[in-house]
Amino acid sequence: MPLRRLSRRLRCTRVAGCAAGPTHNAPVTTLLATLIEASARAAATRSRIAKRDAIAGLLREAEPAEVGIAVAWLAGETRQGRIGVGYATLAALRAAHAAEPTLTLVEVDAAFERYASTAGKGSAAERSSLLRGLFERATASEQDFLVRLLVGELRQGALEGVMLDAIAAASGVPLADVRRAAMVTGSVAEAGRVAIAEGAAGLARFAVALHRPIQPMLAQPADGVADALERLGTAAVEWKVDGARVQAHKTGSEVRVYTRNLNDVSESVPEIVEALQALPADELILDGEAVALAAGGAPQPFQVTMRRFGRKLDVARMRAELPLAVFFFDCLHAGDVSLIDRPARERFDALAAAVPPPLVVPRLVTADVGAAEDFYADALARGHEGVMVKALDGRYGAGSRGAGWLKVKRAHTLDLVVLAAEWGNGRRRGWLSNLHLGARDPAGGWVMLGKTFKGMTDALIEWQTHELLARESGRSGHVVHVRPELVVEIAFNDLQESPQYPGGLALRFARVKGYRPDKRADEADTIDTVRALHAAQLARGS
Ligand SMILES: Nc1ncnc2c1ncn2[C@@H]1O[C@H](COP(=O)(O)OP(=O)(O)OP(=O)(O)O)[C@@H](O)[C@H]1O
Repeated sequence: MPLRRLSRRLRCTRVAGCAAGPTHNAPVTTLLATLIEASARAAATRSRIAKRDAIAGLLREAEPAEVGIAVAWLAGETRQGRIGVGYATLAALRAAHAAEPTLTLVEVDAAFERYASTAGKGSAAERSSLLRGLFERATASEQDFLVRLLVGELRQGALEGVMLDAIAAASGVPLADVRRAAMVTGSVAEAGRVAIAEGAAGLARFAVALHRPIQPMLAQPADGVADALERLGTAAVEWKVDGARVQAHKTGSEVRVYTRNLNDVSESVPEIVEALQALPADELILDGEAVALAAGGAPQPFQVTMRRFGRKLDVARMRAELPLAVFFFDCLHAGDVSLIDRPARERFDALAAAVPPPLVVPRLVTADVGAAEDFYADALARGHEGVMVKALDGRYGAGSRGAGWLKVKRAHTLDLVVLAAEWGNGRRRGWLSNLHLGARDPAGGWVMLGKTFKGMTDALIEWQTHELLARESGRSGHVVHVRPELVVEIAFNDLQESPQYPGGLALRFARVKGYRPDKRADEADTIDTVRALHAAQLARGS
């Protein structure tokens, strides 16, 4: 019997059971097996429409209470965040399995919830019996799915676009409304739940709101200033400051500052809070970059700036040692007006009206390549990473890598994910050293691009050994495979064609610039970006 029909049948049985007894008071019965089947159908096709339809079919079938669970799992995440159960523990649970699928989404989610909230003395036994109970009731393919979900192997931010389409299709709500809700709540699962349960009227409550951070807009790479201006015409050219993204919300003297991942770091950055409190504007949402400056005013390296973030103790001492400067470059809300749908030039005007020049990033509006090149050279000479070139008529594409923001940097760098690491030799014996690096495949999974053990200090090697071992998912010979979670910034000279690597491309002279604790793996650079860089390299004849 097809699983979908089985799921309907179970639902009826449960509803009947519901009337008979007090134990089931909600008919929430989509089977885990149904979700696995839909997920497999979505993965098996390259057609975006077929992917959307596979997911939309499941969401239509699901009860409102199940939609948030289904969306989260299809994106490879649990609703409880990282549950922290190791691969070895899970592998040991796979001895016995059920013959028939009976597990429902709600039951499994409830088990995760209990697991995540069981802590403290004696919790280990309780946790392991919870998992054992769950695994004994799962079929072999369900066990396989659960393991991959729990160790993070299914995580695929790339599905987000398809998921939004599927939610729109399943709920009949316009795609733009679903996207807006996902961006404002920072959660596609939450947008899906509300769209399906309450429709467009429910989503209307997700207007941009003060003190509720929204996903920041991100940039695409350009192959130089000339390339960027050719693509955008007259554009704003700004310093690309290599610090930490900050989104500041102000209502009167109440100021909160959020990171790129929407964490509230207000306590760690009092100088930014004070600078905004001093402004006369009553309501503001600003987007910018904070950076620690050295005595002469040159920017400190990214890793140094990061020492100020997430720090709750000793803030006063750190502030004296490593004062932060902030450069705002966008204004998303001013007075009672939301500006995210307004063209960039209007947002720049609102920024200039609300914030004094020292707090605004230096910017040149031009179509002239020579003038833009001079501005770029000056930014580099001052120690900045490069420039951002921005379309003047672009909207603020929250949460997306918009074509209206192009970044131009001197060195080629990519943010890649560590897939595995090899035990070192000689001085590095006993430490994990040579990293296997992968780019994100938008269709799911990772494409290995090379290895490197260069550019790392002893302290970094020690740190990464601990972090990687904590993410171990298996071993082969001297290679430790890890869950693809850590993002590392890699500098390299160029890309070469290589039949040895799965994407046909390999990095030349790759070296580690530093880890990117502020980025999740689903924000790492994609293989498409790497291919575009390679194509640009070929076009330059290098
Ligand atoms: N003037 C600016 N306008 C926009 N973003 C800026 C600016 N200066 C610095 N930035 C930073 O650059 C980032 C945009 O580049 P991108 O979207 O590629 O993120 P990223 O991957 O962190 O960039 P990178 O790794 O190249 O620093 C922003 O998130 C922001 O932190």
